[in-house]
Amino acid sequence: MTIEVSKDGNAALTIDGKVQQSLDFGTSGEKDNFLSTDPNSLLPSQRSQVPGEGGFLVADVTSPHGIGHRVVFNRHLNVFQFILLDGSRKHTVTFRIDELLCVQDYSVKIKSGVPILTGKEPISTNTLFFYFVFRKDKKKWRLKELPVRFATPSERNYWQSIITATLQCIRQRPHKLTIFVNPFGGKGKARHIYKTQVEPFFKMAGIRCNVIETQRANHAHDFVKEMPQHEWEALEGLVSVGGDGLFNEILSAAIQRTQNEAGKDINSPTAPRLSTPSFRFGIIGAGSANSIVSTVHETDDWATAAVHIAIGSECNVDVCTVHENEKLLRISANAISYGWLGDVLEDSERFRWLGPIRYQWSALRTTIRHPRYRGRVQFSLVPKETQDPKNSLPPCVGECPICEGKETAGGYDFHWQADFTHVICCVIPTITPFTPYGLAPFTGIGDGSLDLAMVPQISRCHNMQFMRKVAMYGGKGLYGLDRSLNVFRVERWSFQPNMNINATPGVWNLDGEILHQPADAALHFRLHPQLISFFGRDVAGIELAKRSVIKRHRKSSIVYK
Ligand SMILES: Nc1ncnc2c1ncn2[C@@H]1O[C@H](COP(=O)(O)OP(=O)(O)OP(=O)(O)O)[C@@H](O)[C@H]1O
Repeated sequence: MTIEVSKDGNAALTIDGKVQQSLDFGTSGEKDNFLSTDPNSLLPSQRSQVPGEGGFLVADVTSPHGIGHRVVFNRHLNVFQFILLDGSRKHTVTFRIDELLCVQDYSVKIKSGVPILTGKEPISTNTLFFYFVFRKDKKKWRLKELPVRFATPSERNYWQSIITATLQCIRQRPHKLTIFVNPFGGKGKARHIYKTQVEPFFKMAGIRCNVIETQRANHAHDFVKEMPQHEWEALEGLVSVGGDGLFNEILSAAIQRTQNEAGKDINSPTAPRLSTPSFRFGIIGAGSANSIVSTVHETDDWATAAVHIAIGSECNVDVCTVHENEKLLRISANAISYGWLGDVLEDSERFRWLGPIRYQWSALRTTIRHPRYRGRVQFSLVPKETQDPKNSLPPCVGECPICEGKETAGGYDFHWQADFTHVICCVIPTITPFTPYGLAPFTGIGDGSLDLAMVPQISRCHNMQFMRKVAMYGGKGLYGLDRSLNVFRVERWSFQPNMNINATPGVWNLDGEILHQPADAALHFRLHPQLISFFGRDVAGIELAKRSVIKRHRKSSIVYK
């Protein structure tokens, strides 16, 4: 089937050379609008990211209310244009193919933008149902239906097959996913969340899902590490339905296996660049903190995360490896902190039975205890950091072996020995229920830098104020209020506790999990810029479409739906 557009603006719809329908494009100016191959004819927000194959599909259709429309599938630009033909005025709405989840010959019930599949939906004879995803508000994404009635069933079927084939060829769209569900994560609702808020999107997008319910801690980790080779090589995406802990298991296993197979030494903190896994990662936030998913999507909304996985959104995320000498200890894609925050996490583990309130309880207990940790932080800046630590860092406290020339700097450019209340490193901005505006002042999701904040020992009261301000204004806001904060953008850093002063070496809070600091060794942290690809949209690139001013004069259920 082809659409032939003649010079005088008329087009004919043909199947196998037989003319099915003649289309009148009116004035040639209108024709140019709808059949343009120039991306500049569209607003930036209407331009598809998917390269087109060329050609047009054009059909005159009706809405469910019998109002005439023309639908144009511009395969040069990979956009759909729905044009209201009401005789007096013509209005158009444009959708990109990237926003199209699927087309179906049956309607699906949609409740609050989330599909509800019963499996008993009746097939329609002439109608094609377009399911577009859209940004409902600043943060949440939802699904909407656009029913279009064609003149004949064969025309409808033809459109459906062409569009479905085009969708299947989009490189970003996953066809098969391996999904881990932690039935005990968060409030224990992960299974229900997956069934009701996530699976319907994947089913509609035609994604085949291998769903594994984790039976124990480290189940997902072992599964990924021991997956048969042919399955590993065919992987398109690993999705965790749980909290940050479950995601970290999957991430660690996948990165380690990728390096093993590529012959890279992940244990060395100075090894050359690591290999990027060939598949993407996704999270449905069904844990208690859901920090990573909240940071990537700015919300832990389940449907939003499911939408981005289903349409194959893609963003690259930085990862940090943690080493003790030449041994890899952990992998982090979120936040690493030592001092007060580490102690709060360790203490809170003893009060799990209290539920989420345990964090406030442990924060109170730790504040009363008022720990201080002497140690030495060493770091190297990323090239884009303009602040010189030598100008802002106070002198080292106590006997510093580097200042005294007894030890070398070990490859780091700067060091500071002090009594700390906090040493916090953010790999990504780190949005949590306690830091809704993000913990990090500068770093992005995949900007190739770690934010390293060093807070020397402060009083109990000052610490409470500090935590309150971080919660109220975020790291960025706090830095705006207090420029004396020791925050630097770094690519590598290390921490060595001073055991002459500290009775115990303290613990790390690594992505919400505890990591013990060895008494006699430094931990080294190394950034791997954009090491993984994530099912998440680069939020900076998306503008909310302005609402149509003519919405008040609603004439069409398609164009103004
Ligand atoms: N079936 C299971 N039984 C016990 N533990 C499990 C099971 N499945 C996974 N786990 C472990 O539970 C830990 C925590 O799970 P998860 O991260 O999903 O939830 P959470 O702790 O409530 O959320 P968050 O990490 O966001 O605070 C994971 O590190 C994982 O190893």
